[in-house]
Amino acid sequence: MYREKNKMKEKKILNGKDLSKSIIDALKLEVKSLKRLPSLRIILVGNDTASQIYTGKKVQIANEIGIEAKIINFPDSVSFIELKSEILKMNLDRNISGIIVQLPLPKHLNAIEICNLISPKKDIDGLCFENVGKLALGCEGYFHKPCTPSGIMTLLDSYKINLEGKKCLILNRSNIVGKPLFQMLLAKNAFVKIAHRKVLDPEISSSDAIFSAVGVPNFIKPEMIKSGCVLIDIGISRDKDEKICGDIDPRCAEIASFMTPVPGGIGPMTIASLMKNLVNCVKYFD
Ligand SMILES: Nc1nc(=O)c2c([nH]1)NC[C@@H]1CN(c3ccc(C(=O)N[C@@H](CCC(=O)O)C(=O)O)cc3)C=[N+]21
Repeated sequence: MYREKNKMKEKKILNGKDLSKSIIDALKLEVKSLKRLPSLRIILVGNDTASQIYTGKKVQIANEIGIEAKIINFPDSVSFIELKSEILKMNLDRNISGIIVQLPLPKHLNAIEICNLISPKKDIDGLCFENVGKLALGCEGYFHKPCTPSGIMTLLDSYKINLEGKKCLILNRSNIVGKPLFQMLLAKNAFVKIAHRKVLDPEISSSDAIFSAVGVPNFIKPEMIKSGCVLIDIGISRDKDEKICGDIDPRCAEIASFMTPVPGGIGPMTIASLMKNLVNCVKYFD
């Protein structure tokens, strides 16, 4: 009986770690048959520890696949003009397939303007006007889409979780997570809502699915949610013992039908999507 119960619990925890591994393994093989090897450049401004860890991870996984990747580091004081000239140079360089600007940027730099300098074909975060517009308009054909929402959709698909007609609540309105996730869920015929700090009643308890990226450890508690709901945890923070934790209290697993863990959920799926976009640069645009 106990084992049965444990097995059921395991099945409802969506394993982003294993799925990302299998995506990365498939990419390793695919890269060998490409006419040229993709290569990645990451623009990193300042010396934020978290950003250094994330970009280091991206380089490590790219290398595992057989993709060359470099971090280009700039001091906090770098100007818009300096970044612009570096990005325009990279756009013209035939040996560079994908470019990302690690976010957040220091306050004096406008992230929207800077990301829009990247050529749409090399913009593997899907943040330039052309790629954002294509997602919003529901364009057909391949174009780059933001990696965190793409990773979420891939994980849902792999567990055959269908959200058509379901009330989906997004707790995040950023350009890199909340807004593109809204578009992708809408394209799947979900009933999508976005809440933020000015919303008095975010309707958590009546939602069929919750996508949370607020960055408050264990923000969503078991007593706040509907039985059988789907919980997607996009938050990463550290609790008072410095342990990595997400927005969703792990005890919610008792009440949810499906839930993503932190770590091992959406984080690794984000990197897998980034690598897929990078390979697609060569596949579709070379
Ligand atoms: N232009 C840009 N593109 C991004 O994609 C981007 C960004 N800026 N800025 C920061 C966020 C954050 N992000 C993560 C990626 C992977 C994990 C990840 O792999 N997490 C692991 C381990 C966490 C850990 O050990 O620290 C996990 O959740 O299992 C987390 C976070 C990408 N971001």
